[in-house]
Amino acid sequence: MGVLTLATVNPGEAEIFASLQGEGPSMGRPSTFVRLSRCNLACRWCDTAYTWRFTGDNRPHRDDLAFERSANQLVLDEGEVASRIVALSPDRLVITGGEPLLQGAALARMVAAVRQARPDFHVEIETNGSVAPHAALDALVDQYNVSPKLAHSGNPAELALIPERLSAWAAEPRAYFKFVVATPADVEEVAVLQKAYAIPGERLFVMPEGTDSATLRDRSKWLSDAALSAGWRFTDRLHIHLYGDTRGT
Ligand SMILES: C[S@@+](CC[C@H](N)C(=O)[O-])C[C@H]1O[C@@H](n2cnc3c(N)ncnc32)[C@H](O)[C@@H]1O
Ligand SMILES: Nc1nc2[nH]cc(C(=O)O)c2c(=O)[nH]1
Ligand code: SF4
Ligand SMILES: [Mg+2]
Repeated sequence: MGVLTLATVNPGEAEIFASLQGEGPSMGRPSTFVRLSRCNLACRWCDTAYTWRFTGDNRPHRDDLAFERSANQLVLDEGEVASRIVALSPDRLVITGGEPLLQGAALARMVAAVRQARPDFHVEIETNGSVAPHAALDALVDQYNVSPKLAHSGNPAELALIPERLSAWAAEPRAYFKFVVATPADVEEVAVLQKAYAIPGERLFVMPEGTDSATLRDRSKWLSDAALSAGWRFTDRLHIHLYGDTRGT
C-alpha cells in the first residue's frame, strides 16, 4: 500500500464526506465523496482552487515545497482512505479533486480495497478529461463524469482539449461529458466539439457555471433552452442550492 494526497475541509481533516451527488447523470444519489489534491489545469472559475493553488497565483503549482506546506492538503495511507469511505453509509463513491486521475495507480489500490470490503460499491470519477486513466483503475470504474474545459476556463486548448483523449472518452460508454457553460458563446463551442468527436447527445450534459443559486438560475434559463434544441442533457448543481459553496458538501 502507498499514499494518496487529499484535500482538506479544515487543516488536518481529510475531505471525505457523504452528500447527494449534485451534478450529472447520478444527481440526487447518496454518495461518499473523496476529494484529492492537485490539478494539471487552472480554471479561472474553479470552485475548489484550494486543491491546487497553493501560493496565491493562478497557475497549477508544481513547487513541491509550497505543496507540502499547504494546510489544504493531507497525505493519507490508501488503506486508511478506503476504511473511512466504507465506514460511511452510501453505496456509491465519487472520486473528485483537483484532478483525481493524476493519482491513478494509488487510486486503483484504494478502490480495490473499498471493493474488497463492499463489493457492491458503484464508483464514479469526476475528471477534466485531459489525463488517461491508469489501466488498473479503469478496470474498477463504473462511470466517468468528464468535464473538458472550454476557452472561458482560461486553460490553453493544447493542455485542456487533447484530441486523442476526447476521442477515447467519446467512444467510452461509461463516460458522460459535462461541459461548464457561462455564456451563449460557450454553447457554440460545445456544438463544435460534439460534432468533431461525435459525442452522443445522450452522454452530453451542459451545466451552468456558478457558485450561488441566483447565478445558476439565471444561466439555467437560456442554457436549458439551448440543451432542448440541441438534444443535449442539462444538469443543475443541486449541492449549491442545498448547501451553498461550502467545503465538504
Ligand atoms: C472541481 S472539479 C474536479 C474534477 C476535475 N478536475 C474536473 O474539472 O472535472 C468538479 C466539477 O466541478 C466543475 N466546476 C468547477 N468549478 C465550477 C464552477 N465555478 N461552476 C460550475 N462548475 C464548476 C468542474 O467542471 C467539474 O465538473
Ligand atoms: N454534492 C456534491 N456533488 C458533487 N458532484 C461533483 C462534485 C465535485 O466537486 O466534483 C460535487 C461536490 O463537491 N458536491
Ligand atoms: S480542472 Fe477541475 S480541479 Fe482543475 S482547475 Fe479546473 S475545475 Fe478546478
Ligand atoms: Mg464541486
